[in-house]
Amino acid sequence: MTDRPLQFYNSLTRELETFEPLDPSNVRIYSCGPTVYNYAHLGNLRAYLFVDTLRRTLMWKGYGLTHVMNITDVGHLTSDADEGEDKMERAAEREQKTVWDIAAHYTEAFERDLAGLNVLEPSIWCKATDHIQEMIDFARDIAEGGYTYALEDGLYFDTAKVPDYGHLGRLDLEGLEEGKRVAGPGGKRHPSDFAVWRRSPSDVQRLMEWHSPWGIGAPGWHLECSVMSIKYLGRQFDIHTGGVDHRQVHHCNEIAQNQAYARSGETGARYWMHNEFLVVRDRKMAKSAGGFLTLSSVRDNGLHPLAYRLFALTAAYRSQLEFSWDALVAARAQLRRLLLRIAELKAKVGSADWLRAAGEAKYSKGASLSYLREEIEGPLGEVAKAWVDKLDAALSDDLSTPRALADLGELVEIKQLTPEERLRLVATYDLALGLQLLTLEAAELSLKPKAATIAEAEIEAAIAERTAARKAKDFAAADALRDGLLAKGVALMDGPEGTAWAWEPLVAEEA
Ligand SMILES: Nc1ncnc2c1ncn2[C@@H]1O[C@H](COP(=O)(O)OP(=O)(O)OP(=O)(O)O)[C@@H](O)[C@H]1O
Ligand SMILES: [Zn+2]
Repeated sequence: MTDRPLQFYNSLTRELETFEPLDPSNVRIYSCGPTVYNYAHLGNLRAYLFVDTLRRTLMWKGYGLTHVMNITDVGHLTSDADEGEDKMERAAEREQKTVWDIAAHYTEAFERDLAGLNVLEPSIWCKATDHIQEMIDFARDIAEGGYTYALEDGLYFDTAKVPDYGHLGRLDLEGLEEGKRVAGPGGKRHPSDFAVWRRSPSDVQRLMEWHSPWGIGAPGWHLECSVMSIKYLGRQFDIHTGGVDHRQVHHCNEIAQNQAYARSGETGARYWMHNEFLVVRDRKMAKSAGGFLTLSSVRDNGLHPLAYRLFALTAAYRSQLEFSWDALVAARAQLRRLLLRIAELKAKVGSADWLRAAGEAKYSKGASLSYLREEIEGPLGEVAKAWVDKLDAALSDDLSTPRALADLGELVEIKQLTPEERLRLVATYDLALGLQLLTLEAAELSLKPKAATIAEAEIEAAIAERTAARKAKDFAAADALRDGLLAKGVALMDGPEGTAWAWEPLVAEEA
């Protein structure tokens, strides 16, 4: 077993650090989950693909883990600061449904998206609205500790009361320095102070509200993640994840609350890890902006969700990744080539128990994969073992999936390795990459694009016409027929048994 130290970039120190868990048999991870007011877009899903790579890497390296992910169904305002409306209430009004129906619908859709991408389910899912009592208890505790103050519209956190507020985001704060006090809007003592509890206006009944010592109202968004992470993982845990936008506000505020609750400088998690954005023409993909693409739009264009997974893995999680349909089509082609090569290897190797490895990571959730790796990698010779070491080097280098993918593409072609060795290497690589390489068939990548309206009879007729044209050596006509089908989402494959066809992506939408 390889035991190179695992290096992670910690946003707290802005440095690569060697990962040292509090308890190697149970690495404790918290991820900010989705706000379930709309479908997740591909950028949001990139955040969860990053977490999945993190989890798989830890399990591959022999750690056991507990992964907690929340569902935000209250408290997240349209602006990450304390302005605007609650995203959930706004969606309920827009869709003329209850907040609960909105939450249930988009939570289910989110879970389906994760399953489609082969993302492992968290060990614990938790919903903000199931933890209101704990949030009140926590807020009371920090209020008693003197970290908050009350205003007309709720309870606010005084960011001057914790050491080094905003360190994570490297915030340049006016109003926190001695002698430079600047009040924030709405009577806040400092602009960076934030709502722990928001009181409903006395003449307005909100869709979701609860009684509290600070009046009837709703918890602030930041409160839920402090409360649920500490409840399920303890006051000190290992890793906290989120998109890089959370580094500036949400996570700074979570840390401030955690410190207040601990009455010390303890930040909660020891490693704070943030994924960079998926961008469309230099802009963050976001629900409010254009280019809001979902996993359904990927399918509608005839692309398999796992092509998006592979596309996401082609970039390191800390680099921005530019989305385009062309890039996604190229990722599909890369996955297809890999699957075709793997099919050849499988045909040579025949059936074997270790080939059933693919499901194990999935149903044993946070368990270490050490033993499974022994079974898969045990019989490998020295040359093959060097490829396991390469994977270890890539993953240990802050989860370098681009390197792991490049190595995988290379190793399946190496004649010096036996087919069985190559397939065993695919199996161990895929424990970390999660592309379902041992079970997915290349043919499954061909999905019918929504815009493909051509009838199968028409396809068969065009194929017959093309066969006749080829017989007559009219290659120009044959090529025109093939190109015509391709423009309608149909690809032709000529083989010894004649011409077969399959659906091809047909991109109907602009990115
Ligand atoms: N374009 C993006 N690329 C990568 N991660 C993203 C992107 N946009 C949001 N995220 C991350 O997705 C996760 C879920 O976000 P959430 O459900 O709160 O969406 P949101 O903030 O409402 O989305 P948006 O900002 O796009 O409207 C968070 O960790 C967030 O940082
Ligand atoms: Zn959060």
